[in-house]
Amino acid sequence: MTDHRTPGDDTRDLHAFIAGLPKAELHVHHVGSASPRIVSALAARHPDSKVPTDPEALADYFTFTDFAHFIQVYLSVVDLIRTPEDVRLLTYEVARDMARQQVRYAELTITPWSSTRRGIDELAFMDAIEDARKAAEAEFGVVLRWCFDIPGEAGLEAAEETVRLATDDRLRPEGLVSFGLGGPEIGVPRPQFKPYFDRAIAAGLRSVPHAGETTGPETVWDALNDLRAERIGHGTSSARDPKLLAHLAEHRIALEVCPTSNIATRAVRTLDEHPIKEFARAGVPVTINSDDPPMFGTDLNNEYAVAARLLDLDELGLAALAKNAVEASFLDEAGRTRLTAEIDTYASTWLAP
Ligand SMILES: O=C(O)c1cccc(C(=O)CC[C@H]2O[C@@H](n3cnc4c(=O)[nH]cnc43)[C@H](O)[C@@H]2O)c1
Ligand SMILES: [Zn+2]
Repeated sequence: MTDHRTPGDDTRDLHAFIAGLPKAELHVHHVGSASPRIVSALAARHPDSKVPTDPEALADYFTFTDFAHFIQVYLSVVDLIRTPEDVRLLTYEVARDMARQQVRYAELTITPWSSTRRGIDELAFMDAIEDARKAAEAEFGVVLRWCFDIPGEAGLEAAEETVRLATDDRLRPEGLVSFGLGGPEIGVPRPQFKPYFDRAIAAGLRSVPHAGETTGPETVWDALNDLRAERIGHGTSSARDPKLLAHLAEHRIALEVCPTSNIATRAVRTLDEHPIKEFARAGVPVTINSDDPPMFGTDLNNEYAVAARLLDLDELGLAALAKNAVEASFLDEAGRTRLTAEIDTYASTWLAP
């Protein structure tokens, strides 16, 4: 193998390394993963939609003034998904895009309530995601698992419906592994969702709420204490609380860090001000994720490149980051061992003289 470490070539080399690195993604939203290609396909099915299909106009449309604006635009894309066939197409095509980035495993956050309240039959919805999951694994080699999240701002009725969809034996899809909480945090206290998380956890689901994305570290404490979070979506404001950082590090509670998302929604001002360095310095397990990649003009490979710059990582550092995601995933033990070994083999082959 050639020496990829030619002086002056470092950045290009790292990008090539990242492009081929086998990866797991733990924080990525279903509808938020609809690329311009997928949006166009859905819009062609529903020409009355107000979502632009031309990539340039779409880039403009996906420029957000704040988090509330982001959610408003997000819901206009949700409105494009109207039939079980739309659900299947979205899921299958998202997996195709993941495979192109060497994503081997992804936990995709789905908000089933948003689809069932728009009239999609609940059983047909579950069949559509499961059918796409099986096809994605067979055809693209991407293993998908689901996290069903409560859209917090929609209140307790949506929470009740989400936990029902996640725990009813006649509906619960085979690929479902976790239970989450998304949407705006301001004015949506986490503790009110405790009974719903208790039920989901009792049914064997893992707890992965968003917290500390747009509110302070107290929200992360609430997610840990009331919702029994095993990982935290974003957790950005944890950096403001040294005791919290120590707790996350001690209990190996991973943060699902999504750097570009935090800039796009204006949760963080600039990438250089992103607290990822503080997380790493405190020993908190950091995982790298893309959240809603096309909406934020990014993809998982770019997020790894951003992390490499912010954390000053070389190839082995990047491989360690990829392994953090595997370790923090809800993949079974055999799958974790296999994917970790694949990452190690890839890195050692790349670095071999
Ligand atoms: O579907 C509806 O009609 C509806 C009505 C009221 C409120 C909501 C929501 O709050 C939906 C939020 C939606 O946003 C997703 N999402 C995507 N990225 C993020 C993120 O970075 N932080 C929080 N939420 C995010 C989330 O999964 C929900 O689907 C919906
Ligand atoms: Zn998210």
